[in-house]
Amino acid sequence: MITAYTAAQIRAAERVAIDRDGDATLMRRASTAVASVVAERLPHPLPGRSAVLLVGAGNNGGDALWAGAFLRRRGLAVTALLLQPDRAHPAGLAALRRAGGRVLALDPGDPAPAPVRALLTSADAVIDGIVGLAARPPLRPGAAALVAAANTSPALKVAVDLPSGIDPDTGATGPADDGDPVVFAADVTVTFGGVKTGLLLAADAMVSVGIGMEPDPGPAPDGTGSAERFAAAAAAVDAIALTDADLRVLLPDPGAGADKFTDGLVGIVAGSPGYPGAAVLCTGGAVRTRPGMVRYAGAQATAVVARWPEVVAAADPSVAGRVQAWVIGPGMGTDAAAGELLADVLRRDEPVLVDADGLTLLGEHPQWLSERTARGAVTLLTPHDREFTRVFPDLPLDDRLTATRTAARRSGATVLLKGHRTIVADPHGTTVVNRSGSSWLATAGSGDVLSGVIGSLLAAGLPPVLAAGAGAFLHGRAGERVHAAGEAGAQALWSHLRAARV
Ligand SMILES: NC(=O)C1=CN([C@@H]2O[C@H](COP(=O)(O)OP(=O)(O)OC[C@H]3O[C@@H](n4cnc5c(N)ncnc54)[C@H](OP(=O)(O)O)[C@@H]3O)[C@@H](O)[C@H]2O)[C@@H](O)CC1
Ligand SMILES: Nc1ncnc2c1ncn2[C@@H]1O[C@H](COP(=O)(O)OP(=O)(O)O)[C@@H](O)[C@H]1O
Ligand SMILES: [K+]
Repeated sequence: MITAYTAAQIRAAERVAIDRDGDATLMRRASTAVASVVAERLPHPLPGRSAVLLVGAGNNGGDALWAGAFLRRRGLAVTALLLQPDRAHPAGLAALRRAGGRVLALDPGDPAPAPVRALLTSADAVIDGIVGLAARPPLRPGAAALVAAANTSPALKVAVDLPSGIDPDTGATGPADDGDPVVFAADVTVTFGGVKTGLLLAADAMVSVGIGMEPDPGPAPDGTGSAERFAAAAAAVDAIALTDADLRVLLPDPGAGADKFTDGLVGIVAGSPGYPGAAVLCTGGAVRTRPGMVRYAGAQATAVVARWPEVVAAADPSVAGRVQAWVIGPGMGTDAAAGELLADVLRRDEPVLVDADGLTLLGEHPQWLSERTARGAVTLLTPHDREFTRVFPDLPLDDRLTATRTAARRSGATVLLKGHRTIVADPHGTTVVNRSGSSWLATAGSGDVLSGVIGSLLAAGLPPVLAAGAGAFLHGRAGERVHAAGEAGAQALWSHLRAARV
């Protein structure tokens, strides 16, 4: 499990560490780590290579200056570009100068003239120390112009603590109506004192370095497969991201005494004459996620059983037999009959995952959800952006994390917002960010497979936030394998779901 923290949580740990060790010690540890990452990733020998530092007025700039001093001692030519020359970190600046680094004061009105752009283009490494923990997006115009110029450089791009331009708490990059937000395009981010939640969303490669100011990670999951312990560990921090090892803990193989009923059955209500494929795709997601048994209840029973003969099919939920969780919505249509079906399933006590057309209907009938919440029934919503907006029209998506958390808190449902980084939040604020996946998942029907996967895990009794998080992780890993195998299309996911559990 990767645990992540708010800026305030990191700051609290930082205060304790500064009192104990002094801020110069912490900065030395942080900047040594940045220099090491740069040195490891550049082609050797290092003498003759060059690094450019983007330096803001805070301690983030101080880290970059000290890292530059260390790199200079290893033979690199180092140039610091100062956005606010009179406020650059004095000790860091002195250290760089002592080491023989070059310093350029930028013109605030035109921070990236042709010579600066040429320097950036020819550098082997660019180190972003413009802003870190203290900043909120969007970047101010001078910083944005410098970052935009740096982003065009082919150099190795290393962000200090955070890529400048993202919100540490949410990964947001600024209001949507502000035009294209500028963010440092880091190849790798070296972060200190714990991963910030915004990084889970907005940074790809990360190196998290302990510098003696780590927040308390809370109770660790004990590796016994207890989902409750796992959920408690997730609830104790601001957000988590799951790993392959977590999946092994959360989705154990069936025990020797298992039978097809042991771990819960999922019932699937999906598909319609207009969208028969959604039923087959969704059911396939469930069949390939766990052994046991899958029930299908809907208009496409013939098509489903033709592709999945192991599925027990019925014409509708009232005659389907017992299940431990329902999935309803993919391709079911939005007419009156579909609405009645949804209302009927939502009246049941088992956990219900609502997806796709089911969400569109829910947007028109919000009371169906509030009635479930009021009587304590578990609901999981899995919208993409447009579906999210139908159900929660007043929640802007320029900050996806806050939107998802607000939706969950307000509705009493667990909400999974799909995207490049899928976010799951439950009504109590426990948050899982999914970091597996491939843009090859952006294909019609891949969400139908996802709801089948998650429904299967919900029926197995995982808490909704972990069923959704583990399902998104597994689906993402399967998507990566589809891509690596040179395959395409949503049904290609089926054959990779089993092997995606490594
Ligand atoms: N304390 C320690 O011992 C340790 C700290 N560490 C390091 O310190 C970092 C935190 O440093 P920090 O608190 O100095 O703030 P930081 O992130 O550099 O930003 C402040 C500057 O940003 C500016 N600015 C703000 N918003 C902006 C915007 N939108 N667009 C553009 N600029 C904007 C703001 O300008 P101002 O408002 O003052 O005019 C000010 O100049 C942390 O991330 C880690 O790297 C580590 O070394 C470990 C030990
Ligand atoms: N650019 C992307 N990178 C990674 N995953 C993506 C990307 N775009 C979409 N996905 C994933 O693909 C799936 C698409 O689901 P959805 O939009 O519901 O598709 P459909 O309705 O066609 O089934 C989701 O799991 C989503 O997270
Ligand atoms: K930075």
